[in-house]
Amino acid sequence: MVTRAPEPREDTVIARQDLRRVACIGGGVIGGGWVARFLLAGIDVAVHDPHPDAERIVREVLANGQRAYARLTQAPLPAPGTLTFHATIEAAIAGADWIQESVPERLDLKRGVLAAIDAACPAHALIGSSTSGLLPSDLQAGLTRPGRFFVAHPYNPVYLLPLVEIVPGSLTDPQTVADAVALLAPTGMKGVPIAKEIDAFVGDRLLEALWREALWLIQDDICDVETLDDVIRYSFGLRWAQMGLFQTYRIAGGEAGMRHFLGQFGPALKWPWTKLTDVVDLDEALVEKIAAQSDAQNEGLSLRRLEEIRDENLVGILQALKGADEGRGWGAGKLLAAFEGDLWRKAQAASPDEDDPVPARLSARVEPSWVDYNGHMTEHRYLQVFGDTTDVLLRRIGVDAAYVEAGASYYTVETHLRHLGEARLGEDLACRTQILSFDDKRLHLFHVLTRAGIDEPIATAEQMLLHVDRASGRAAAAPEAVLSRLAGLVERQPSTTMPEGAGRAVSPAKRQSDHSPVHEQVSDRRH
Ligand SMILES: NC(=O)C1=CN([C@@H]2O[C@H](COP(=O)(O)OP(=O)(O)OC[C@H]3O[C@@H](n4cnc5c(N)ncnc54)[C@H](O)[C@@H]3O)[C@@H](O)[C@H]2O)C=CC1
Ligand SMILES: C[N+](C)(C)CC(=O)CC(=O)[O-]
Repeated sequence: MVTRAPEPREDTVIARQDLRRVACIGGGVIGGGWVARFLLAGIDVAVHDPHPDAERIVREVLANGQRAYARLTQAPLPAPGTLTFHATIEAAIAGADWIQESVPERLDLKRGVLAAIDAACPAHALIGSSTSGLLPSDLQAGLTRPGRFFVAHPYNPVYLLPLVEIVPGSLTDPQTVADAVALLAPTGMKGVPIAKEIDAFVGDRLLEALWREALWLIQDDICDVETLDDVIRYSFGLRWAQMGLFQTYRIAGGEAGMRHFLGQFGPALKWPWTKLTDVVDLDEALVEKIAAQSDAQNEGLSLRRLEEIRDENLVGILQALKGADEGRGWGAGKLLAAFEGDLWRKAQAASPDEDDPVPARLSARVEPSWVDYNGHMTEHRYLQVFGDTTDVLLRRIGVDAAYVEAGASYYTVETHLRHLGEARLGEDLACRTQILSFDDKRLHLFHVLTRAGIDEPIATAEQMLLHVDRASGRAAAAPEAVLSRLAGLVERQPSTTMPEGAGRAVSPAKRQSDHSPVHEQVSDRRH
């Protein structure tokens, strides 16, 4: 006799592999950040927030998120989801797979909002709360489907910081926690389940301890807010982005490691260094003192400018971490690499550029870290853009991550790069590729870099690549599938003639008068 597994009840069906529609209830600092995170992952988002300026605020946070993503990654982001605003909770949550509550931190208000969500939400939907400290068991009490409720506590800015503490209450179904972690992954987020519920969870417990102590240091005139921030950002703040507390202290224990560290510094915890259990009296005088010092610290910096600087710094840190550990990525950078890998795989599966007759195209923007002391894009970034464009072509002919993993790849063996103009900070660039020739081992390319929408070249690169067996490091014939894709691209590419500048060598310098203006020397070298 064949026994069939029981059909899952409707309210225990795992939501979906990927989220399609999310409802954000509350669109302030955190709700707006969630909106950006979900929309930029291609998910439709419906918002309900009674604030008269809610739509403007959400769209401003979204614009910040778009600006940050344009700098964060070259991977093909999906088309953003559709953003809609709704007058009622019921309208916003209709058809939602995930409902994220981000209303102000008041138990009574949150419970009222969650009751309204619970009464009308689709049976399969997960319900997350952004609360930074309220207990999930207190929030889920009284819900008709408490098993699908949990705390999903993010960090500001939600569109860039990947962590979400997933905290179940006593009535949360364990499957809900697993679903939440899985559903967040394609948005580039890391859902971290917290084993036991506790007020303020893990992150805010740590932050509050630090903040409490910081307020005492200001109150007691030990330092001002600028000094305190300097102490963090010039020292352990830099460490924390990449190794946290315990890994950092393990290293600080020297060769004897954590045991030695605990033995040496553990007893110091009994010295009265901190005032952690005392709460400073945030009276008018202290509030005024902190606010005045903070105003002085940030003179001339608007909130939006501070957000931009914060986002650019975070993007830089994430990108640095992506290249760490010999390119395998580290911490949040490893997660970014996985997110990008996923985006590339999805883009390949969808093959949106299949009809483009140009063999490869890439868009890029000149980032602050790309600009040198001459105020324009520095040399190696040109090679990066051309290399990334080559990668677009390689993926198009099937030389993708799986192909490389299987043991073969194309290696660049020669590049001739010509600088014909200057690319400046913030400019949008476009690179396109012509295949000059290929055979079973060689691939000869010509890239042209322009400003987006303008035809005049800023630079060109001619490259020769060899198909290589990675184990032996030697040239090897590419398989027929790759060669026939190349042939198809060559047949359809718009340009069939040798482009201007192809086949050029670097001309030897002619002796110049010491007084020749530089631009004359440069233009002379071009011809
Ligand atoms: N601001 C932060 O750094 C973080 C905040 N959180 C948590 O996120 C939640 C929201 O905080 P913020 O975004 O900072 O507050 P916020 O004040 O910026 O935004 C709250 C939004 O909720 C809206 N709202 C009020 N009543 C509503 C209702 N009945 N239905 C729908 N929307 C309603 C308000 O109009 C406002 O736009 C809180 O639980 C907070 O603890 C979590 C992580 C970080
Ligand atoms: C201040 N806060 C408690 C609301 C902060 C958080 O919850 C997390 C964060 O982004 O720091």
